[in-house]
Amino acid sequence: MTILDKIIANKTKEVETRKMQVPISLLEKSSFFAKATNSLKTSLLNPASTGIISEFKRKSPSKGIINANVTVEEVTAGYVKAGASCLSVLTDSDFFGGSDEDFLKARRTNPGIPMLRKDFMIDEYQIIEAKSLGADVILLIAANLTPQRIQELGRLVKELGMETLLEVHDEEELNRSLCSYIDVVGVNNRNLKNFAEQNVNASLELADKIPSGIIKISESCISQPETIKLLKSVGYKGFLIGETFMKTADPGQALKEFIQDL
Ligand SMILES: O=C(O)c1ccccc1NCC(=O)[C@H](O)[C@H](O)COP(=O)(O)O
Repeated sequence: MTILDKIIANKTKEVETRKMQVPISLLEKSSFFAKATNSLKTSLLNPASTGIISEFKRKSPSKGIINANVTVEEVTAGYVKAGASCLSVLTDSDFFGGSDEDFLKARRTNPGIPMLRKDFMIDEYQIIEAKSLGADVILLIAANLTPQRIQELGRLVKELGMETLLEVHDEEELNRSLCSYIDVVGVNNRNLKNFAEQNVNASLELADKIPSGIIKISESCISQPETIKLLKSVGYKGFLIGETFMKTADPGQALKEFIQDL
């Protein structure tokens, strides 16, 4: 069983429990259903955008504890002040130490920036839940979803006014998963089944395989500004970075210094 299999098995149980605890009718009472979302696509297409999608990430299956000494409010406010184009906040608790409360705190602290609810989405319930938390962008991971589920979940994301980031790791996942509901394609450099890579080769290999009209993001294993320059040169507009900033005492300051070298 891979780590991704374990995460998905755990998530399946978690979602069934949540459905019994909080009905959809209650989620739909959230004021966020009446609010406009912040577009990731618009943010990344802005010529002044840094393209950095900064992640709040306390721990991970591959690295263990990354930072247990910071608050989500201070980190995300620091990211925005430093020039992030989007925030990513993990809401999975068991494997990443995140929570819906983290997401809500980040949302209330930073109302005007696109926010990705970073979790393992398998069910319509989670999409509605994300909307109720004020999310703008939903992650759909090709490695754990059939093409049909990607279409079904992507359709709901669109109906609720949010955007879908499709995450792939190789050409096969890309070809089988792309559909009209995808707004942005992210190439995850980290192989979620074995954590083998510590480089951005997956992004470099897939750069010219992703249709030219689709905005491309490179995700994970980015630690140097020079890597961003390389990825930009092959067409990437967005860069999802967690650990590099989160492992420092002041992640916002770390982003500020990183951007100075871009
Ligand atoms: O980060 C992990 O160890 C991990 C393990 C299993 C599934 C997903 C995982 N990470 C999710 C992510 O997408 C990353 O948090 C994100 O791309 C940022 O990566 P990094 O900059 O390398 O922290």
